[in-house]
Amino acid sequence: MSEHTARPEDLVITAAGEVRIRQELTLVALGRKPADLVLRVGRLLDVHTRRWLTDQDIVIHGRRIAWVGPAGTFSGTVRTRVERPALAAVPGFGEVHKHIESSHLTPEHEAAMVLPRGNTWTCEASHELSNVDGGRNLSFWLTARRHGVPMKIFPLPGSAVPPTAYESGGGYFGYDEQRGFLRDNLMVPGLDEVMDWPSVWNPESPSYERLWGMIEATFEQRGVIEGHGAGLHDSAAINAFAAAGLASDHEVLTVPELFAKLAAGVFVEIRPRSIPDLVRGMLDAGLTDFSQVALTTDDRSASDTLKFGACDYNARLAIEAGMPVETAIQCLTINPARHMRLTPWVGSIAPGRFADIVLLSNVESLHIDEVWADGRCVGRNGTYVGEMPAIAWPDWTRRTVNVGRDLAAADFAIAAEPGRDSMTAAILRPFHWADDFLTESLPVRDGAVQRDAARRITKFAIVDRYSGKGQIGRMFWRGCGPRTPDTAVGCSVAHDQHNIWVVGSSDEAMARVVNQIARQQGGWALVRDDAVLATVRYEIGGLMTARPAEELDAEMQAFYRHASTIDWMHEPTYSANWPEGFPERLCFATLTCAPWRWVLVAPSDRAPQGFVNVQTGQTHPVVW
Ligand SMILES: Nc1ncnc2[nH]cnc12
Ligand SMILES: [Mn+2]
Repeated sequence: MSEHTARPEDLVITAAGEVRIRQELTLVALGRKPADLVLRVGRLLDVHTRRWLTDQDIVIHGRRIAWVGPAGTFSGTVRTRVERPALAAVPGFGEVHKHIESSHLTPEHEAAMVLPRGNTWTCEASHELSNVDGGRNLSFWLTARRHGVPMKIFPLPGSAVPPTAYESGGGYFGYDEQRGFLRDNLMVPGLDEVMDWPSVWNPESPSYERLWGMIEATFEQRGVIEGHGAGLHDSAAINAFAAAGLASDHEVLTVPELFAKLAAGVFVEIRPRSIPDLVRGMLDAGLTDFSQVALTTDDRSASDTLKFGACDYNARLAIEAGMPVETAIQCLTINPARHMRLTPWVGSIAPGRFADIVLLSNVESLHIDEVWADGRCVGRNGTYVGEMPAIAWPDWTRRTVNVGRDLAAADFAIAAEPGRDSMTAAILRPFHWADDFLTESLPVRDGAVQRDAARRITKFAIVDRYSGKGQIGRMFWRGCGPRTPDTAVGCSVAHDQHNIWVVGSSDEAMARVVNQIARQQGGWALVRDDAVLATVRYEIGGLMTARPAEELDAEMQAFYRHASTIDWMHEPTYSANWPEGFPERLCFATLTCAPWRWVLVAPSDRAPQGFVNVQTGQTHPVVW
């Protein structure tokens, strides 16, 4: 039996387990018990003092570090010696805010993808799966760890469950749920991003009580309250955001906003799109204390991770923008660990912590030779060499798409008033972050309001995949979707409620897309000429697949090739991240958090046609 299997309690952290493990580590550090292994490194970055220490021994026992110090000065005995004199050791990199669901891989395959890239721990922002199955969310995120996967996942239950009071699905979190999550599990650091800003400030908001109930439960159990401050740039909003107790923001876009939020005591988590500008801005402003700054991913597909990297890519972007490599490493290790109050376990190469170590042959270029996690080498030159348990994901994870019936073209028709030859239609554009209310006059034919490709107007729908009633919110959108006739694309990743979204040039094609996604229990479907052209399977939760990253990537690349044969409509919008071509980003165009206003959701009591302004609660017909 390996020394690791002898200590199963050191997988999911518990207080009692900590006591047993640390009592033993204490004796090992004193040389009173033999250690498993010593890893000798050429130099080691002490992220607490930002100093390089030369020729160091890291004494490892089980999955933890027992002792660190100058090579050859440990008083105890070790069973195994490993020498890496040419390599520099830095702590395992951490993600302070990542939706692993956005890799679309189950946790064991996420771990195999990101561990060789230095990422040994992740704070999982889990409102995604929580909105599919809130009650089983936590057990899902701890399953891979319980099977011995060496990556630490710290799940943060989502505040956005449901994202707004106009939506509903597989999860509903309030005070009681959050209190239970924090009470029952030391791996839960706090509350995932508070995003429904009107429900934070406005006592009249229907979600006000639920949201503040989660905040109260988090305060009660000393958890961290993560924020999401998109669109909150003015002084009043920033002060109100901080006053509410929202402790971080990962949506910062400009340097003035960054300094205002830092000064308000907000921990700033910078995402790749913003790293170049914000890092240069901080350096130009002469910032010297980066302790309230982290680099993080938020969302990145498996394909993009394989192409660019994991959090190592984030660090390289910061280094290219001028950030000293030691500071970039602190922004991936001790800074996020301290913010999340996880420093006893991760964030530094120090006694008591998990033995998570990234070994670099070139520090400036962050060239990763080896990655150690839980006290053993799991990554070598970019390849995962750790354990890959076969996890039989439970049936419930494979049965989360419940439309309740096969849809037909008629389900997507938007009826006109009798006798009308045209109707006024409300129009949405992807990422439409403004108060203006767009309308267009559209022709009527056969009793139904029609699209108009000449004006880039097509039909967009959200299909309820939870209740079994197959409720459909449908309306006209502009500047997205296929111009190619009889074509539609859709996906069961529709942030953050994760119903099915579908956009198409014909009602028949839209119905076929949804029926295909239901048949495969989640993922992408592309239909042209009423035939399924391509699919990608996300069979777990309708968000992820239990396959290796490379296999998913191959399927996604084939999908992209088919999608490239379609004529996609496009017009620039409020998001800088809205490129021409295949509209993959429509998975995020269904968000209902700050800074959205008018949105389309699946019909609910509070939004009968699904068309609602989430800032005011106002609803409106889609045609009139
Ligand atoms: N970037 C984002 N903004 C809001 N909600 C999200 N859910 C996942 N990623 C998100
Ligand atoms: Mn997020």
